[in-house]
Amino acid sequence: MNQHDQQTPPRLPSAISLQQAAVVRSGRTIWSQGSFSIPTGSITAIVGTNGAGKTTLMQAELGLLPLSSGSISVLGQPAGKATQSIGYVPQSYTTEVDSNLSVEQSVLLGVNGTRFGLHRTSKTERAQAKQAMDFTGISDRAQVRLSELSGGLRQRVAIAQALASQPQLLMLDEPLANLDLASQRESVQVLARLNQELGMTIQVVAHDLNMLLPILDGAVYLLDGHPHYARIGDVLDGDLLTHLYGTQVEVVTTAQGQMFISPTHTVSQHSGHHVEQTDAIASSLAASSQENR
Ligand SMILES: Nc1ncnc2c1ncn2[C@@H]1O[C@H](COP(=O)(O)OP(=O)(O)OP(=O)(O)O)[C@@H](O)[C@H]1O
Repeated sequence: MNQHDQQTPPRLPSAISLQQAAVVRSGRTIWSQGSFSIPTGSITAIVGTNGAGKTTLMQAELGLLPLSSGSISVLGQPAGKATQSIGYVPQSYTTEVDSNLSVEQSVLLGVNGTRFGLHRTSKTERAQAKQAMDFTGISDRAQVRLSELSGGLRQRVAIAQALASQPQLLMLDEPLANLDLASQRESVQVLARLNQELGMTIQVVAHDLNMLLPILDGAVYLLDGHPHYARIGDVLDGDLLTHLYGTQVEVVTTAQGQMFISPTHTVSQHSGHHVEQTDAIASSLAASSQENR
């Protein structure tokens, strides 16, 4: 993809900014007092327990949910106004998508929003879809139906669809859920390249931070009913994570300097297969991240 050929607006210091934001759903405050800024060009995780309001936060940023108080600005505009510049991969994409569509048709939805318009799509639109498929490594499957793809490849189609409109900001809701280790790594590497090569700002909801750690700049954590933003080094704190997840969590520094979060009841720092396994994953990811960065 070549975003630099386009007339891009000047970069804002903050891609997303909340001021005293709160959301009420069905009469219940989901979270409140959200005041933070996410830097342009960063990769940020949104973390918190089930039901803490991670998806709600993304929906509010997208302007799909009204705030009960405060404000959110995204790419310098009020939430919901910059949708043309945002790519969104919802949590349910892989289960809800029409599996009769071909990969190319699905990706074209991200360009022109219609599954029936294949013959009416312009050369430029098809070129955009092709670039998105090239970037996510699925061009060779352009004519394959989604029903014939593995979950990992479908996830890459979902990312390609979100990329097809050449967004400045990419939001993904649990993109690694239900993927095997190799597919998770591939998805993480795609995100790293989007950030490094295209300067894309990325926000990603994740339950398990481990896979994403090598590429994260920061995290929004939903703690005690309030969203907070911090740089990733400050989030990787055993006490904070233990409070956040409501279960004992520790941060492990591997030989490569890569940090890892592990429930202490399953992991011992001194012995145990589990530590060796996670170390191996962390170091190989760190290596691939270094190659990419
Ligand atoms: N359409 C809705 N109407 C009313 N309440 C809702 C709706 N969708 C979600 N909620 C509630 O809002 C709260 C936050 O939900 P949300 O899906 O944002 O949490 P989450 O952190 O993304 O959870 P998970 O990790 O389980 O995906 C939950 O208590 C949920 O029950």
